[in-house]
Amino acid sequence: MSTTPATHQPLATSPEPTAGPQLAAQAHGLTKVFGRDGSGVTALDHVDVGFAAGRFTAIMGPSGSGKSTLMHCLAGLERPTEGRILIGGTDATALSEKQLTILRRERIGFVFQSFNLLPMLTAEQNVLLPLTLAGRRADRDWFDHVVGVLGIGDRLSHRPAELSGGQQQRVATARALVTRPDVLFADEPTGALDSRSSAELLDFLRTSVRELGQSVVMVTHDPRAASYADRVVLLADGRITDEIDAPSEDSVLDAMRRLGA
Ligand SMILES: Nc1ncnc2c1ncn2[C@@H]1O[C@H](COP(=O)(O)OP(=O)(O)OP(=O)(O)O)[C@@H](O)[C@H]1O
Repeated sequence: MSTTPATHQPLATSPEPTAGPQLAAQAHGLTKVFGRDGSGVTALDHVDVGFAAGRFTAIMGPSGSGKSTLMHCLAGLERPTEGRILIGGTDATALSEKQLTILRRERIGFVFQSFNLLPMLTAEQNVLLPLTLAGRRADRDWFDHVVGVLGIGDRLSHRPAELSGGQQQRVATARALVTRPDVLFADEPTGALDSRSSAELLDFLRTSVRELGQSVVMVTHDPRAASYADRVVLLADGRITDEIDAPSEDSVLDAMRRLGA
């Protein structure tokens, strides 16, 4: 993780008016340069983007366009070089490392391509881990609901090695949702799954938005995965170049072709 100090303005002195729908996450003038002395790679170049609460947004773009960097900055895993990130109404770029850790733990959920489950813990212990670490009790009704919708109720006593890839990813998704985060970030969550497990996970993500009011932001290379989203944001060379509302697989493919991807 980068420890580069962020250039930021405290939210208290510069609130950004946000008209329209409530936003779960926003980037303002977000720039990320890797390396030093101006000779580094500009992964993000003054990106302004908002992700509506209660919506499912996909981020797409050619390899190296900055998708993962955008998601890592939004999720507080990477400090921006310049610009601001807001999670709900909180300016994440104005927080200390300790405050950022608490924000990540309590208000942000992550799902990665590699499931990142702890092998010695059961599925249930993995799901409850963020609450255990925070010293918080589980809301049993919510836990049962998430586990039920994800269809892992009969796998809770198993360890990750005893689960299929699809089941492991559903455990990782339940872990990301158990804290009821303001926003769930998913970086290529179906990258390691077969097509059936992918469809099941994407269905669940869409259900969690429609029925649980969750806000989801997902990076994907796959136009079919992106077609599950309400909106697709396209990146090229570290800039937002296009977006599609109510995407279909074909409209996403066309947009990707226009980008030369
Ligand atoms: N830690 C790093 N150090 C140096 N350069 C980096 C680092 N992380 C990313 N980059 C560079 O930043 C640019 C954007 O990378 P990023 O991983 O965000 O792209 P991406 O769109 O997610 O790519 P992919 O689809 O291939 O995963 C690339 O040129 C990449 O090489």
